[in-house]
Amino acid sequence: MRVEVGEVVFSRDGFCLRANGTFDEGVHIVSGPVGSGKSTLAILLAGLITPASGTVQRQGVNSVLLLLQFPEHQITAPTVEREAASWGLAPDEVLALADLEERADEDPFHLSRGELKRLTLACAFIRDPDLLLLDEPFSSLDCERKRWVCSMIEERWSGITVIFSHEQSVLPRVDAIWEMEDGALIERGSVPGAIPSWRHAPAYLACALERGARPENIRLADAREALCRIRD
Ligand SMILES: Nc1ncnc2c1ncn2[C@@H]1O[C@H](COP(=O)(O)OP(=O)(O)OP(=O)(O)O)[C@@H](O)[C@H]1O
Repeated sequence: MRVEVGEVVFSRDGFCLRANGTFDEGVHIVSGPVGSGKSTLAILLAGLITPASGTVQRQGVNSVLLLLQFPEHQITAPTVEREAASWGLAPDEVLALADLEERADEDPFHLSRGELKRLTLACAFIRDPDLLLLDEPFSSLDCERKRWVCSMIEERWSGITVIFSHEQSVLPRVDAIWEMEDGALIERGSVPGAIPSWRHAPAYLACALERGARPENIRLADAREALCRIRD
């Protein structure tokens, strides 16, 4: 299973995205500053827009799901319960995972954005598609829920997960790092080898690297453990 991006060029209103590379099975993070093109790349990988040139080819991928940055853009039903059902899922299972059992009959737009995010994330994780594209999955969530998202990502046993995010505090274990810089997709490579070249790495990782530590992954716990190892 893989997604091959071949010399893609996509232009819109003065913004130009260029991307090339292969997303293999595993967890990928695409980081980069606000406006660098992460959401545009997510939409391209989902096949919702077509590049001016180049190709996005999915091999062995039978199901694709793009979770949008703003959860309210993904809501189509008049109640929380019916929204879960509209994803083809058992509402009880979704509401339990999202911790929203008491809100089943409410208008989804009466939920806070964080609660709405939990709802769409729960739907996405239960659907468990081959290709899961998560656009800013940590936004609007508190630290406890960000950790929940990390554990759900890490618990996916197969498939391709691509996280598009500028999150700098709570991150999951990943297999590969990519960066968007002014519309250009840059492949940093596999973890842990790619960590030292990660330009937009969280401060805790940069700090660990400066002290000579070599974290095995990108989580805060990995940076701490690497620092402990050099103190031994
Ligand atoms: N629908 C649109 N029409 C015109 N320009 C757009 C549209 N959506 C995004 N852009 C522009 O395309 C560029 C890339 O935007 P994109 O949303 O992909 O960046 P991003 O890295 O995801 O940003 P953020 O971190 O804020 O979500 C930006 O300059 C943005 O202003």
